[in-house]
Amino acid sequence: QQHKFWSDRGVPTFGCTIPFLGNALKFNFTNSYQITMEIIEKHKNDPLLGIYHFTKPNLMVKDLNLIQHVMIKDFHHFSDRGIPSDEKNRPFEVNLFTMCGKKWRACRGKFSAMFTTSKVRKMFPLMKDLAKVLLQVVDKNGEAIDLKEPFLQYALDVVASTAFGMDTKILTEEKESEFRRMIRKNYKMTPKIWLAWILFDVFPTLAAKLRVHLLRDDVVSYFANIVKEALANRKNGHIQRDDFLQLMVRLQEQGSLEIEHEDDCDSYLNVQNEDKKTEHFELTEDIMVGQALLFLTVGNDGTSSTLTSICYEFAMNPEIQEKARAEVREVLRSSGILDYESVNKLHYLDQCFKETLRLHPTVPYLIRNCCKEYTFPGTEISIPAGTRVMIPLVATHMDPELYPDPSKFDPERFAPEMSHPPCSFLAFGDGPRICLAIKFVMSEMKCVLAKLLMRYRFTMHPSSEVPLKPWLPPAGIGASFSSRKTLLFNLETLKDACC
Ligand code: HEM
Repeated sequence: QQHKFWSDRGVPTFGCTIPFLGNALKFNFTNSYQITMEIIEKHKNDPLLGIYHFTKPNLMVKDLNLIQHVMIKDFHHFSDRGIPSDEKNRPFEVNLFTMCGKKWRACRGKFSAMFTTSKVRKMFPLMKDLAKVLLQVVDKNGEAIDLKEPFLQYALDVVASTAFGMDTKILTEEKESEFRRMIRKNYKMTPKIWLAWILFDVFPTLAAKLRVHLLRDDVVSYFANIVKEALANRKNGHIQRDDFLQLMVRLQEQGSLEIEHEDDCDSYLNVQNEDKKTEHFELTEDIMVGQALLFLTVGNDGTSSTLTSICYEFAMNPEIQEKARAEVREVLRSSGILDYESVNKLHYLDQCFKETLRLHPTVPYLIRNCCKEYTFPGTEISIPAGTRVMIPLVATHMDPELYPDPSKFDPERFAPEMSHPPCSFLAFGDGPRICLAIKFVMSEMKCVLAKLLMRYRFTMHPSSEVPLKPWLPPAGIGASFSSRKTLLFNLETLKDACC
């Protein structure tokens, strides 16, 4: 009875479902990239596939046309991710990633002001200064180096300085700083946190009763103190900067955020909105801390993983590395300086990043929550509100019909004359919930890579086990569950090195 949900709807299911556990054993004990690819291989011709996480039914949407409906055309049915966030009891876990419905819409509208072209242009000099520091750190006089950690330190220093005006100096600290230690702790999956996720997912009422937390208390209180102190300094006018923290102070001074329209998700989310068209939503200090925690602790792993992946691809494809270097040289020759404008002229480097993110995306699938009963177009398959939908982007990226010879690293796939259907490239997601920081993160990554390309030639150290499986990222959270050994690079200083 527990596992009849999908057969009742005529949807095939994955593998054998164990009573009570469903497919949970496979999903919790296998690398998530590997399991997603295994599912796709086994169910090549099924546009929709049912999965049971314990007794909870999840749906994997594989067909590109249906993916476009979920992500874009019928977004109002799938506007949140269904990640548990309890504003009253666990406010630090509330952030743009976990927020739902109209509160998310109100915050997304305001927070995106942080990542406009003019804001990122202003941040660029800070990114460039830190890229210079990174170059000093990785200069090992020919010794092999694991680039993942310095890239993560760079990403953390960049976000801390550009968004919060903090000089964290993680790159240059001799000893691991408390800040870095707390970030490390935050990424570590412990049995307690793992159990908490399962409880929230499968038994949300019980989890709420038990007041289970998804983040570690020591990590939360460490970052909450830092952010609260920084906020206090801004509020009393001691420090003024045009950054994310200042934006939050301004928003708080306004008293509340206005939510102007009724949202389709409100009924599902039980938001009382019968008689008012305009509501006010107070941006409390705790919610600001939660948001700050997201920026400080989440996206940076993706940045470090992507930078490591592109260095790996350049090392494995020396002629592509040379072409990217020639472009940087040419742009620098004509612009005379590495600034926001010149970095935006590095179109081939952009193509290389896209191709890297296609082959080594930082997550194997995207998540949406069905907020309102939905019937998939062209089928008779309906799902009720509360059903989790998974979009296996790793499979879309490896689909030979979209990307012929998909395992090959070929940046020409993203040349300007090539067109791609909507939702065929999902490394940053798509639709209204697409990554908020694309402009920021691309500038940051292109800045540091342009500098590295002007000084070094990348090759793999013989101890690195290569080639890698195409769809598995060489670094970051996605790779951390695999048995992969550290990737070591050789950085050979160029004769005409500059930057
Ligand atoms: C290479 C680095 C990064 C990659 C590949 C990446 C990718 C993603 C992806 C796949 C999503 C989910 C999109 C969806 O569900 O459709 C996302 C969401 C998000 N990302 Fe990024 N990200 C990166 C870096 C960052 C950084 C550095 C920040 C912040 C400083 C950031 C902020 C966000 C936010 C706030 C969301 C949630 C947006 C919303 O729900 O409205 N990301 N990102």
